[in-house]
Amino acid sequence: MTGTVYKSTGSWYTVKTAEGQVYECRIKGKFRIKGIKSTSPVTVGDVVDFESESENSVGTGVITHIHDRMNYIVRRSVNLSKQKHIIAANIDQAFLLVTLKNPLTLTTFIDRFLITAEAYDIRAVLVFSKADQYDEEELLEVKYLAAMYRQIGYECIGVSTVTGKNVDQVKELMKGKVSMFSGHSGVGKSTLVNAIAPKLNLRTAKISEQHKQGQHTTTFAEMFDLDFGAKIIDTPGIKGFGIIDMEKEEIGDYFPEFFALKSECRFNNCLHVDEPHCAVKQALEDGEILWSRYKSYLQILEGEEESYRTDIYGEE
Ligand SMILES: Nc1nc2c(ncn2[C@@H]2O[C@H](COP(=O)(O)OP(=O)(O)OP(=O)(O)O)[C@@H](O)[C@H]2O)c(=O)[nH]1
Ligand SMILES: [Zn+2]
Repeated sequence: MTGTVYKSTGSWYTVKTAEGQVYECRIKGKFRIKGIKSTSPVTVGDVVDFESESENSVGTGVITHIHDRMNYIVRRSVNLSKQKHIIAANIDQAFLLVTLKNPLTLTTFIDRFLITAEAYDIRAVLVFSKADQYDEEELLEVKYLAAMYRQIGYECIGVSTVTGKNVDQVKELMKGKVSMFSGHSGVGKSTLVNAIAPKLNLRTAKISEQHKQGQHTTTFAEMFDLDFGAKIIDTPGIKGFGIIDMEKEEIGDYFPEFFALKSECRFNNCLHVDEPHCAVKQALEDGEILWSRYKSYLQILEGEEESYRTDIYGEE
Protein backbone atom coordinates (compact mmCIF):
# COMPACT_ATOMS: atom_id res chain seq x y z
CA MET A 1 0.00 0.00 0.00
CA THR A 2 1.06 3.58 -0.55
CA GLY A 3 0.35 6.67 1.52
CA THR A 4 1.60 10.02 2.74
CA VAL A 5 3.08 10.68 6.19
CA TYR A 6 0.99 13.26 8.04
CA LYS A 7 2.55 13.04 11.47
CA SER A 8 5.58 11.60 13.15
CA THR A 9 6.50 11.02 16.76
CA GLY A 10 9.94 9.71 15.92
CA SER A 11 8.93 6.08 16.25
CA TRP A 12 5.36 6.04 14.91
CA TYR A 13 4.21 7.57 11.67
CA THR A 14 0.65 8.43 10.75
CA VAL A 15 0.19 7.44 7.12
CA LYS A 16 -2.89 8.32 5.07
CA THR A 17 -3.75 6.60 1.81
CA ALA A 18 -5.24 8.38 -1.20
CA GLU A 19 -8.61 6.91 -0.17
CA GLY A 20 -8.29 8.55 3.23
CA GLN A 21 -7.56 5.45 5.32
CA VAL A 22 -5.23 6.14 8.22
CA TYR A 23 -2.54 3.74 9.46
CA GLU A 24 -0.12 4.03 12.34
CA CYS A 25 3.16 2.73 10.98
CA ARG A 26 6.58 1.83 12.27
CA ILE A 27 9.85 1.40 10.45
CA LYS A 28 11.51 -1.94 10.31
CA GLY A 29 15.20 -2.36 9.70
CA LYS A 30 17.53 0.36 8.61
CA PHE A 31 16.84 3.04 6.08
CA ARG A 32 19.70 5.06 4.75
CA ILE A 33 19.19 8.37 3.06
CA LYS A 34 22.07 9.38 0.86
CA GLY A 35 24.18 12.25 2.15
CA ILE A 36 22.26 13.03 5.29
CA LYS A 37 22.72 11.90 8.82
CA SER A 38 19.33 12.32 10.37
CA THR A 39 17.64 11.45 13.60
CA SER A 40 14.79 9.87 11.65
CA PRO A 41 14.70 8.70 8.06
CA VAL A 42 10.99 9.19 7.48
CA THR A 43 9.40 12.61 7.72
CA VAL A 44 6.10 14.42 7.33
CA GLY A 45 5.20 14.76 3.66
CA ASP A 46 7.01 11.59 2.65
CA VAL A 47 5.25 9.22 0.29
CA VAL A 48 5.84 5.70 1.58
CA ASP A 49 5.02 2.12 0.76
CA PHE A 50 3.86 0.11 3.73
CA GLU A 51 2.48 -3.27 4.63
CA SER A 52 -0.71 -3.34 6.61
CA GLU A 53 -0.44 -5.46 9.74
CA SER A 54 -3.98 -5.62 10.90
CA GLU A 55 -7.49 -5.42 9.59
CA ASN A 56 -9.03 -3.90 12.70
CA SER A 57 -10.40 -0.38 12.98
CA VAL A 58 -7.09 1.19 13.93
CA GLY A 59 -4.81 -0.06 11.20
CA THR A 60 -1.13 -0.49 11.89
CA GLY A 61 1.60 -1.09 9.40
CA VAL A 62 5.26 -1.30 8.61
CA ILE A 63 6.95 1.16 6.25
CA THR A 64 9.01 -0.65 3.67
CA HIS A 65 10.04 2.06 1.23
CA ILE A 66 10.32 5.84 0.98
CA HIS A 67 9.62 7.36 -2.42
CA ASP A 68 12.10 9.87 -3.84
CA ARG A 69 11.56 13.34 -2.45
CA MET A 70 10.90 16.42 -4.50
CA ASN A 71 12.58 18.41 -1.70
CA TYR A 72 12.98 18.45 2.07
CA ILE A 73 13.89 20.90 4.78
CA VAL A 74 16.29 20.18 7.62
CA ARG A 75 17.12 21.62 10.95
CA ARG A 76 20.25 21.06 12.94
CA SER A 77 19.74 19.08 16.10
CA VAL A 78 19.27 21.17 19.21
CA ASN A 79 22.71 20.41 20.63
CA LEU A 80 24.25 21.82 17.42
CA SER A 81 25.92 18.54 16.63
CA LYS A 82 26.40 17.51 13.03
CA GLN A 83 23.22 15.53 13.15
CA LYS A 84 20.26 16.93 11.28
CA HIS A 85 16.60 16.55 11.71
CA ILE A 86 14.51 16.37 8.55
CA ILE A 87 11.46 18.46 9.33
CA ALA A 88 9.31 17.89 6.29
CA ALA A 89 9.42 16.77 2.68
CA ASN A 90 7.64 17.37 -0.62
CA ILE A 91 6.64 20.97 0.06
CA ASP A 92 5.14 22.79 -2.92
CA GLN A 93 5.38 26.31 -1.60
CA ALA A 94 6.30 28.46 1.35
CA PHE A 95 4.51 31.70 2.13
CA LEU A 96 6.70 34.23 3.87
CA LEU A 97 4.68 36.81 5.75
CA VAL A 98 6.32 40.21 5.79
CA THR A 99 5.41 43.39 7.69
CA LEU A 100 7.24 46.70 7.64
CA LYS A 101 6.12 47.46 11.19
CA ASN A 102 4.66 45.50 14.11
CA PRO A 103 7.09 43.78 13.62
CA LEU A 104 9.68 45.06 11.17
CA THR A 105 10.87 42.48 8.67
CA LEU A 106 14.27 43.39 7.25
CA THR A 107 15.02 42.77 3.59
CA THR A 108 18.07 40.76 4.66
CA PHE A 109 15.72 38.35 6.43
CA ILE A 110 13.51 38.14 3.33
CA ASP A 111 16.55 37.49 1.14
CA ARG A 112 17.90 34.79 3.44
CA PHE A 113 14.54 33.10 3.33
CA LEU A 114 14.36 33.36 -0.45
CA ILE A 115 17.80 31.93 -1.14
CA THR A 116 17.11 29.05 1.20
CA ALA A 117 13.85 28.37 -0.61
CA GLU A 118 15.79 28.44 -3.90
CA ALA A 119 18.37 26.03 -2.49
CA TYR A 120 15.67 23.71 -1.22
CA ASP A 121 13.78 24.05 -4.48
CA ILE A 122 10.61 25.29 -2.84
CA ARG A 123 8.52 27.98 -4.48
CA ALA A 124 8.35 31.07 -2.26
CA VAL A 125 5.48 33.55 -2.14
CA LEU A 126 5.78 36.87 -0.31
CA VAL A 127 2.69 37.88 1.63
CA PHE A 128 2.72 41.53 2.67
CA SER A 129 0.66 41.04 5.76
CA LYS A 130 -1.47 43.53 7.73
CA ALA A 131 -1.95 45.70 4.64
CA ASP A 132 -4.58 47.69 6.55
CA GLN A 133 -2.10 49.02 9.12
CA TYR A 134 -0.13 51.38 6.87
CA ASP A 135 -0.58 55.06 6.14
CA GLU A 136 -0.19 56.32 2.58
CA GLU A 137 3.54 56.83 2.79
CA GLU A 138 4.20 53.42 4.32
CA LEU A 139 1.98 51.84 1.74
CA LEU A 140 4.17 53.28 -1.00
CA GLU A 141 7.14 51.60 0.65
CA VAL A 142 5.31 48.27 0.77
CA LYS A 143 4.34 48.62 -2.87
CA TYR A 144 7.89 49.46 -3.84
CA LEU A 145 9.20 46.38 -2.07
CA ALA A 146 6.56 44.17 -3.65
CA ALA A 147 7.32 45.57 -7.11
CA MET A 148 11.00 44.91 -6.56
CA TYR A 149 10.54 41.28 -5.58
CA ARG A 150 7.95 40.78 -8.30
CA GLN A 151 10.48 41.95 -10.85
CA ILE A 152 12.95 39.34 -9.62
CA GLY A 153 10.23 36.76 -10.20
CA TYR A 154 8.58 36.22 -6.82
CA GLU A 155 4.85 36.34 -6.42
CA CYS A 156 3.82 39.08 -3.98
CA ILE A 157 0.41 39.57 -2.41
CA GLY A 158 -0.83 42.28 -0.08
CA VAL A 159 -3.12 40.72 2.51
CA SER A 160 -5.20 41.87 5.43
CA THR A 161 -7.24 39.67 7.72
CA VAL A 162 -8.92 42.80 9.09
CA THR A 163 -10.40 43.91 5.76
CA GLY A 164 -10.25 40.46 4.19
CA LYS A 165 -8.12 41.76 1.34
CA ASN A 166 -6.70 38.96 -0.84
CA VAL A 167 -7.28 36.21 1.73
CA ASP A 168 -9.13 34.34 -1.02
CA GLN A 169 -6.18 34.80 -3.33
CA VAL A 170 -3.90 33.04 -0.85
CA LYS A 171 -6.50 30.30 -0.59
CA GLU A 172 -6.61 30.01 -4.36
CA LEU A 173 -2.83 29.61 -4.51
CA MET A 174 -3.00 26.84 -1.92
CA LYS A 175 -5.45 24.63 -3.80
CA GLY A 176 -4.03 21.25 -4.69
CA LYS A 177 -0.72 22.05 -3.04
CA VAL A 178 1.26 21.50 0.15
CA SER A 179 2.04 24.85 1.76
CA MET A 180 3.83 26.14 4.80
CA PHE A 181 3.75 29.59 6.42
CA SER A 182 6.78 31.39 7.81
CA GLY A 183 7.70 34.80 9.12
CA HIS A 184 8.70 36.61 12.29
CA SER A 185 6.68 36.30 15.43
CA GLY A 186 3.65 38.58 15.27
CA VAL A 187 3.45 39.03 11.47
CA GLY A 188 0.03 37.37 11.49
CA LYS A 189 0.62 33.75 10.52
CA SER A 190 -1.91 32.22 12.89
CA THR A 191 -4.48 34.89 12.13
CA LEU A 192 -4.16 34.30 8.38
CA VAL A 193 -4.29 30.53 8.71
CA ASN A 194 -7.35 30.89 10.95
CA ALA A 195 -9.03 33.08 8.35
CA ILE A 196 -8.30 30.46 5.70
CA ALA A 197 -9.11 27.40 7.79
CA PRO A 198 -11.09 28.35 10.90
CA LYS A 199 -11.30 24.79 12.20
CA LEU A 200 -7.58 24.32 12.28
CA ASN A 201 -5.75 25.27 15.44
CA LEU A 202 -2.05 25.35 14.72
CA ARG A 203 0.40 24.85 17.50
CA THR A 204 2.99 27.41 16.42
CA ALA A 205 2.30 29.99 19.11
CA LYS A 206 2.09 27.54 21.99
CA ILE A 207 5.39 25.97 21.09
CA SER A 208 7.22 29.29 20.89
CA GLU A 209 5.99 30.01 24.42
CA GLN A 210 7.66 26.80 25.51
CA HIS A 211 10.85 27.94 23.81
CA LYS A 212 10.87 31.15 25.79
CA GLN A 213 10.53 29.23 29.01
CA GLY A 214 13.46 27.13 28.01
CA GLN A 215 11.57 23.86 28.12
CA HIS A 216 12.85 22.68 24.84
CA THR A 217 11.03 19.64 23.66
CA THR A 218 11.60 18.01 20.33
CA THR A 219 8.77 19.08 18.11
CA PHE A 220 7.63 17.52 14.92
CA ALA A 221 5.92 18.98 11.94
CA GLU A 222 2.41 17.88 11.08
CA MET A 223 0.41 17.95 7.88
CA PHE A 224 -3.29 18.83 7.69
CA ASP A 225 -5.90 18.46 4.97
CA LEU A 226 -7.99 21.57 4.47
CA ASP A 227 -11.54 21.28 3.20
CA PHE A 228 -10.87 23.19 -0.03
CA GLY A 229 -8.37 20.68 -1.33
CA ALA A 230 -5.18 22.08 0.13
CA LYS A 231 -2.59 20.74 2.54
CA ILE A 232 -0.73 22.72 5.14
CA ILE A 233 2.41 21.78 7.03
CA ASP A 234 2.66 23.17 10.53
CA THR A 235 6.25 23.48 11.69
CA PRO A 236 6.13 24.48 15.35
CA GLY A 237 8.84 26.78 16.58
CA ILE A 238 10.30 27.38 13.13
CA LYS A 239 9.83 30.88 11.81
CA GLY A 240 12.21 30.62 8.89
CA PHE A 241 14.00 27.84 7.11
CA GLY A 242 17.41 28.14 8.64
CA ILE A 243 20.35 28.50 6.35
CA ILE A 244 21.55 25.30 4.84
CA ASP A 245 25.19 24.61 4.27
CA MET A 246 26.19 26.29 1.04
CA GLU A 247 29.49 26.71 -0.70
CA LYS A 248 30.47 30.34 -1.16
CA GLU A 249 30.37 29.85 -4.94
CA GLU A 250 26.76 28.69 -4.99
CA ILE A 251 25.20 31.48 -2.90
CA GLY A 252 24.99 33.81 -5.92
CA ASP A 253 23.20 31.12 -7.87
CA TYR A 254 20.24 31.40 -5.50
CA PHE A 255 19.77 35.09 -6.28
CA PRO A 256 17.91 34.61 -9.59
CA GLU A 257 18.83 38.05 -10.95
CA PHE A 258 22.52 37.39 -10.21
CA PHE A 259 22.36 33.92 -11.66
CA ALA A 260 20.92 35.28 -14.90
CA LEU A 261 24.06 37.36 -15.38
CA LYS A 262 26.62 34.84 -14.20
CA SER A 263 27.60 33.64 -17.67
CA GLU A 264 28.60 37.21 -18.52
CA CYS A 265 31.14 37.42 -15.68
CA ARG A 266 34.70 36.86 -16.85
CA PHE A 267 35.33 34.11 -14.31
CA ASN A 268 32.87 31.28 -14.13
CA ASN A 269 33.44 30.98 -10.38
CA CYS A 270 33.02 34.74 -9.90
CA LEU A 271 31.92 35.68 -6.39
CA HIS A 272 30.82 39.11 -7.65
CA VAL A 273 32.97 40.90 -5.08
CA ASP A 274 36.40 42.06 -6.31
CA GLU A 275 36.72 40.27 -9.61
CA PRO A 276 37.26 42.29 -12.78
CA HIS A 277 34.60 42.23 -15.48
CA CYS A 278 31.84 41.13 -13.17
CA ALA A 279 28.43 41.41 -14.79
CA VAL A 280 26.66 41.50 -11.43
CA LYS A 281 28.67 44.48 -10.18
CA GLN A 282 28.16 46.20 -13.51
CA ALA A 283 24.40 45.67 -13.22
CA LEU A 284 24.56 47.01 -9.69
CA GLU A 285 26.25 50.19 -10.94
CA ASP A 286 23.70 50.49 -13.73
CA GLY A 287 20.90 50.22 -11.20
CA GLU A 288 19.59 46.95 -12.59
CA ILE A 289 20.38 45.05 -9.41
CA LEU A 290 19.26 46.50 -6.13
CA TRP A 291 21.69 47.47 -3.41
CA SER A 292 19.58 45.84 -0.74
CA ARG A 293 19.84 42.51 -2.54
CA TYR A 294 23.57 42.92 -3.02
CA LYS A 295 23.97 43.87 0.65
CA SER A 296 22.10 40.71 1.69
CA TYR A 297 24.31 38.71 -0.62
CA LEU A 298 27.50 40.10 0.96
CA GLN A 299 26.18 39.39 4.45
CA ILE A 300 25.38 35.81 3.62
CA LEU A 301 28.72 35.41 1.87
CA GLU A 302 30.48 36.60 4.99
CA GLY A 303 28.39 34.13 6.97
CA GLU A 304 27.49 35.88 10.14
CA GLU A 305 27.21 33.35 12.89
CA GLU A 306 24.73 35.45 14.84
CA SER A 307 22.04 35.75 12.18
CA TYR A 308 22.65 32.18 11.22
CA ARG A 309 21.64 30.98 14.66
CA THR A 310 18.73 33.39 14.75
CA ASP A 311 17.42 31.86 11.57
CA ILE A 312 17.67 28.30 12.78
CA TYR A 313 15.58 28.88 15.84
CA GLY A 314 13.57 31.75 14.45
CA GLU A 315 13.64 33.67 17.67
CA GLU A 316 14.07 37.41 17.58
N1 LIG B 1 -3.93 45.28 11.65
C1 LIG B 1 -3.80 43.97 11.47
N2 LIG B 1 -3.41 43.19 12.50
C2 LIG B 1 -3.29 41.86 12.29
C3 LIG B 1 -3.56 41.28 11.04
N3 LIG B 1 -3.33 39.95 11.13
C4 LIG B 1 -2.95 39.72 12.39
N4 LIG B 1 -2.92 40.87 13.12
C5 LIG B 1 -2.57 41.03 14.54
O1 LIG B 1 -1.19 40.78 14.70
C6 LIG B 1 -0.92 40.14 15.94
C7 LIG B 1 -0.08 38.89 15.74
O2 LIG B 1 -0.80 37.95 14.94
P1 LIG B 1 -0.54 36.39 14.98
O3 LIG B 1 -1.41 35.77 13.96
O4 LIG B 1 -0.62 35.87 16.36
O5 LIG B 1 1.00 36.34 14.52
P2 LIG B 1 1.92 35.05 14.31
O6 LIG B 1 2.76 35.35 13.11
O7 LIG B 1 1.12 33.82 14.27
O8 LIG B 1 2.84 35.12 15.59
P3 LIG B 1 3.60 33.91 16.35
O9 LIG B 1 2.57 32.92 16.74
O10 LIG B 1 4.25 34.58 17.51
O11 LIG B 1 4.61 33.37 15.38
C8 LIG B 1 -2.28 39.85 16.56
O12 LIG B 1 -2.54 40.83 17.52
C9 LIG B 1 -3.25 39.96 15.38
O13 LIG B 1 -4.53 40.38 15.79
C10 LIG B 1 -3.99 42.13 9.96
O14 LIG B 1 -4.24 41.72 8.81
N5 LIG B 1 -4.08 43.48 10.25
ZN1 LIG C 1 30.54 38.31 -11.15
